[in-house]
Amino acid sequence: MIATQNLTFSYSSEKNFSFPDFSCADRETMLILGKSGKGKTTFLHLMALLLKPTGGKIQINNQEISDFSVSTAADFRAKNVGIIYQKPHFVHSLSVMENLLLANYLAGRSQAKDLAKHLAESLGFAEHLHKKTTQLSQGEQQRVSIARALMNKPSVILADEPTSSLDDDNCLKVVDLLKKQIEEIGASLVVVTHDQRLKDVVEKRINL
Ligand SMILES: Nc1ncnc2c1ncn2[C@@H]1O[C@H](COP(=O)(O)OP(=O)(O)OP(=O)(O)O)[C@@H](O)[C@H]1O
Repeated sequence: MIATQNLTFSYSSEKNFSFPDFSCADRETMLILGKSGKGKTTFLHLMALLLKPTGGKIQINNQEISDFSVSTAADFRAKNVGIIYQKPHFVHSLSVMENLLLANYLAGRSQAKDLAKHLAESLGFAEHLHKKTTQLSQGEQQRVSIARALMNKPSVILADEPTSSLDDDNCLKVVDLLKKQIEEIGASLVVVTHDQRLKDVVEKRINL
C-alpha cells in the first residue's frame, strides 16, 4: 500500500503544490488525472522519494518514508518501488537484458534472468533482449521500461504515462500484464496518464 497525507512541495516560492490525500491499497490500481502542468509527475516523484516534500507524510506498507535520508531512500526505492518514467532512462552501453538485470543488482538481489525472459515474452520484446536499448523503437523502449520496473517484484509500481506511445493492442497487453503482476505480487499500482483508453479499464481515480 501507499498513502500520502497533507503532502506539499515547492520548486520555488512561486511554484507551490498542495496535493490531495491519496491512498492505494495492495492489488489496487489508481489513476492520477489532471491537466498538463498540474503536478502529476511531481506527485509521482514525491511518492518515489525522488523529490523531498516540504511537508506531509508518505507511507509505503505502513512505514513512514518521507523523512528518509537520500541514501536510505535510494535503497528503499530500489527494493520496494518500481518506477516507469515518462521518458525511459537506460544505460546505453548495456543490452536490454543487462538493463533489466541491473535493477536486480541495484536492489542487492540475485539476477532473475528467467523473470526477465518471461516479462520480455509477455511484453513482446523477447527477440530484442540481446540488442542495445538505442536500437529499439520508442514503444519497445517503453515496454522494456515496464519490464524493468517489475524485475524486483516491488510493493508499489509508479507509472508515468506508461501507455502513451503504445498502439491499442500493446496498450491492452501492458495494462493486462500490470494488473496480473500486481495481483500476483500484491503490489499497488499508481498511474499518471492522459491516455483516455485507461479510463475504461481502471475505475479508481483522483483529479489534481
Ligand atoms: N525541476 C523543476 N523546476 C521548476 N519547475 C518545475 C520543475 N519540474 C516541473 N516544474 C513545473 O511544475 C509544474 C508541474 O510539473 P509536472 O511535470 O509535475 O506536471 P504534469 O501535470 O505532470 O504535466 P504533464 O501532463 O505536461 O506531464 C509545471 O508548471 C512545471 O513547469
